[in-house]
Amino acid sequence: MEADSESSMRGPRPLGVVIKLGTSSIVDEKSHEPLLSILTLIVETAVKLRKDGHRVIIVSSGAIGVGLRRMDVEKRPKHLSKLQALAAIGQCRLMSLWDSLFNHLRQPIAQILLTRNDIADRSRYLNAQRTINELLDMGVIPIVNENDTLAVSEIKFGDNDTLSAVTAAMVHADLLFLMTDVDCLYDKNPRTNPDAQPIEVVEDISSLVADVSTAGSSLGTGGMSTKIVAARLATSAGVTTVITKSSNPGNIVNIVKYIQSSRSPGSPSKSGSDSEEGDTPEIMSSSTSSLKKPAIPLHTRFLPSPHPVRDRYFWILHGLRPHGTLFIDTGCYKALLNKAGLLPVGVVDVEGTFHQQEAVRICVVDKKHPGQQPQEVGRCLTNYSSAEVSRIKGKHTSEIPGLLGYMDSEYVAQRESISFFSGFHGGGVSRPVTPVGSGVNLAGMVTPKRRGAGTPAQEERRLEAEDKELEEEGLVMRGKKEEGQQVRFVEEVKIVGEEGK
Ligand SMILES: Nc1ncnc2c1ncn2[C@@H]1O[C@H](COP(=O)(O)OP(=O)(O)O)[C@@H](O)[C@H]1O
Ligand SMILES: N[C@@H](CCC(=O)OP(=O)(O)O)C(=O)O
Repeated sequence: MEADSESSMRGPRPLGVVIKLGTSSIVDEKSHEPLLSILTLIVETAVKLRKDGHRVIIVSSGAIGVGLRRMDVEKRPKHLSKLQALAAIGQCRLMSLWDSLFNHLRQPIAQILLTRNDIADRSRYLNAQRTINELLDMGVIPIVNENDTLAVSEIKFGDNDTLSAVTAAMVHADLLFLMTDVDCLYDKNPRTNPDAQPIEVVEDISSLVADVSTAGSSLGTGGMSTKIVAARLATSAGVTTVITKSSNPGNIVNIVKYIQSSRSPGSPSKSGSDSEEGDTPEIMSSSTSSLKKPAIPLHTRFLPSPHPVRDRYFWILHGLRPHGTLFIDTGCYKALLNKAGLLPVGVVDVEGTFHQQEAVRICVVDKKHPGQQPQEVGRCLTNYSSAEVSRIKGKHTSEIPGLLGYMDSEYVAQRESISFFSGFHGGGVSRPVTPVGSGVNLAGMVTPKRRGAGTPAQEERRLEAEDKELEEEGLVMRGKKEEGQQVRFVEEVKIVGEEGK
């Protein structure tokens, strides 16, 4: 998400900003009438950000809500086909509403409708990325929603919070605003708990404790829990994520300015890096701290991971549904952390049925502690099917031709096709590994179509070349973080109320 170069000459670096509006911000919960004042203010805000040189994407829910009003349906139906029909009716009205409002300010917009399938297929993912970046280059504001009419449950994002996080990660945005009907994340639902305390800065999402178990508005699908999942996903990709109230969109401009000023050289910051903007004199930065004197509007800000996972590595972790599990020993794990590919000799066991180039979980088995549960540390794309891995597991590479009658690759997975959760890496991994708990991945996402042509290695090279091309074309906001980074281990997020689900 490359910001306007002209403006970057003038002042602080412009930012890539994704604004997600939930149904509760777009239509009235009871009457389903569009909340015109909020929409107008959002339009003014987005145009203001554009004029300041920022690149703006809106992720807009509301198709079903607008469809309800259009057809005078009182309650959100439960049947999928009815919801899909209402979404089809509502989406075009929603877009015409956005278009007419933006048109008053001569701001062109574009509609992008996505399903998980589009993300799971690597070339479609890259095409979506290219198109969105092209639109941003043209000064257009893309308006993204889930393609509800086509998306059946297994290819559904299900909530636009997740969709907005994936979109923000895809385009390397700096900021994701999750606009909703509450000021910020509280330690419990403020609708039912008047004593709920605001949580203003979340430095480390793994230490966040908040009760998000209660549902939100009657039209919204996600509630607060999907916003936390979205924040976890986006921050793992280096995107600062903000939860704030949609009825005062002017907050967005103030928060962007605040973050921009704390990122600019010379501004107070903990480490001098551009991703640590929480430790300024005005703000007490801890997982659950409150502002004494708020210098900026009330909001919750989730700080980005210092070791972001982007591009192909993000896609391997969060774009694909795993089809099985490879259990590896600790020696193999150490080798992977030292940049090695996954050799069959390190595989202890295999579970599930998968084909070549499908995504699988990587779980480490500690043979010294047989009682210990294997731990999922990452995901990879395999060069061999589950049946093939079953035959070559624990064996030396030289034995592969004898066991299979052929050898497509000496590796079960190439190093470039392995991406780690909860990261640590041994300093040699070419790109940082992810510090994301396993609960964050987009469960239910479908795998890409298997490519008939080319060996895994050829396919690998083709995809890498595509990524490189994108970067060279300047279609992404920032370069990848490179070698030699330390990645610390991050535990599973504890969200009160999610246990046992
Ligand atoms: N810990 C919490 N902090 C803030 N809001 C919460 C919390 N737990 C539940 N909620 C509910 O989440 C709602 C926002 O979610 P939702 O209605 O799905 O919004 P949207 O339609 O904007 O996505 C709030 O109105 C609030 O009632
Ligand atoms: N895609 C759906 C919205 C789904 C959704 O996530 O809604 P919300 O929880 O209100 O952000 C629609 O346009 O109605």
